[in-house]
Amino acid sequence: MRASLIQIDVDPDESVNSRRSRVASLVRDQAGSDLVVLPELWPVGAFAYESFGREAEALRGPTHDAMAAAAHDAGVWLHAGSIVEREDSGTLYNTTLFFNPDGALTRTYRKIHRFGFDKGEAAMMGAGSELVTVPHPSTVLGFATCYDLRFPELFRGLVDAGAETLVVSAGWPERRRAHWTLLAQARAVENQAYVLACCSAGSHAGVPQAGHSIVVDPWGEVLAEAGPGEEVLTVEFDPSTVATTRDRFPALKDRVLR
Ligand SMILES: O=C(O)CCC(=O)C(=O)O
Repeated sequence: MRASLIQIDVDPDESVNSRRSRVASLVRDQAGSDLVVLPELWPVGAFAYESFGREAEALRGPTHDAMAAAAHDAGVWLHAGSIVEREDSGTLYNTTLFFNPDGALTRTYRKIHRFGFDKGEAAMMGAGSELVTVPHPSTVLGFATCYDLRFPELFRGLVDAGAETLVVSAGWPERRRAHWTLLAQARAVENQAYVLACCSAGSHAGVPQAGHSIVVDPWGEVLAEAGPGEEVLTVEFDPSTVATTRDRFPALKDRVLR
């Protein structure tokens, strides 16, 4: 299975519309990949709180339309990071869009753990409540967004629901990059699953982004890691390694507390 993580530089000097077109073209370039993954809130910037209200979109808004067309043209499964979704009631959510190779929106995931304590996203957005796993022809995907990475029970819930490949979309800050790498490896080791963790690059709203998107195998080995800037991180991996790892070292079967 080939996965391509597109580590987008979310530059505040680039308009949201031109970033959408640029990212659509980067997705089209990934034809032949089995899965393409984008970062959290790449249209607006994960920390650009003052723009959330202005740039909020309906589920089937401009980012949906651009990504649906790009997934279709490239013929790829696309985890399109997340958007600021405005629901009919007016509530905002940090929502992942997932497309099949026909360009159809097949699943969404609303971020469960909102970041900011009593400020920022935590104050401005509603919380998701549903764990999301998605069948892919080669594996079962489980979704998480950024701050979710700190909550192991979410990932264990995804594994209990059948996930073998954990996809994390993020706008993680550079100043806590060590946590990003450590937690991505921990989630892979403890769940004996692949972790595909795609972060943004650049700096917006005064918050430099970590970059360093990372792919970790079920034994905790880092298969690929990006640098700090915009890049496409492409990795080939064998999803059947999840079953062999769980079979040969059956720690998940020894769980006592559930
Ligand atoms: O947990 C962290 O250190 C970063 C989380 C974050 O930036 C987010 O969820 O947007």
